[in-house]
Amino acid sequence: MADPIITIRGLTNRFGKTVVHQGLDLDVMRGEVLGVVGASGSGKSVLLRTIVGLQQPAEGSIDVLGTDVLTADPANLRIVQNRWGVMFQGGALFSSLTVRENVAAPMRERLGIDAKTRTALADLRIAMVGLPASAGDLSPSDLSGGMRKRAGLARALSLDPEILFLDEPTAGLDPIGASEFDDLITALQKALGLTVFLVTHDLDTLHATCDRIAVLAEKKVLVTGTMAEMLRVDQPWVHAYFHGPRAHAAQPAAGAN
Ligand SMILES: Nc1ncnc2c1ncn2[C@@H]1O[C@H](COP(=O)(O)OP(=O)(O)OP(=O)(O)O)[C@@H](O)[C@H]1O
Repeated sequence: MADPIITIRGLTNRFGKTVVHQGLDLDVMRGEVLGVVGASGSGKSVLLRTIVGLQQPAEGSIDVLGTDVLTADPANLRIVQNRWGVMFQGGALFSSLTVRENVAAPMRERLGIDAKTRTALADLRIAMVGLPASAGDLSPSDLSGGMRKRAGLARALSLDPEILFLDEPTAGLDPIGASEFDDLITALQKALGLTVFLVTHDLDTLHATCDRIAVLAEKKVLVTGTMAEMLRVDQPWVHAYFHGPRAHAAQPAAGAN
């Protein structure tokens, strides 16, 4: 696990006078599930969006899979972009396309894969995330919230990525659905050897899926470590988060890890 797959150095993000990140450093190791936590507004989503190129930072460097994604030429950037998948909150599916078409869309747009192969590969992804085969013909609006999340995950897996970015994957799911989704992420991560960058508020998800946790506070990654290490961090927000009433509710799972 000593091999960084993402290396971020000196990252600064600003919106007008609001400084979200200042001199942020972070390494994500190959094959790990890294949970990114922090108070609301601490910049978790902005960090994810910056890594995948949806947000241009003011300063800093971001190396993903050996490519500096902030300075790479468009051809090289496309190659590295094809090696990751992103699942946004709510799934971010195209409402005018079926689930199968949504999952196949990156294959058409990015790799020019023919229609028959796209269909076969999309159906495979749909099965991998535990959706019934019949879901492929449905519109995203016909799906329950949990199924829509799975469809969003299937699309993130469209190009058989090495890195999976997940933005609050269990938000809005009931506890059983959330726990099933945690299990799915863990199973897929192991089966596919994925590196997972997971933004979450969900303490159960942190316990169930994450090898390491990175805490965003004070405009940077304040601390990284295992759940056991987080429990020993003597910083007010980190202590309150990992020792608060909700943390205690999630605690038995920690004991099992
Ligand atoms: N496009 C934007 N324009 C201006 N400000 C923005 C923009 N995107 C994010 N921000 C600001 O950046 C800060 C960090 O936002 P971000 O969504 O990353 O927080 P977060 O940690 O993911 O929060 P939450 O846990 O509530 O989702 C917030 O103050 C937000 O208002």
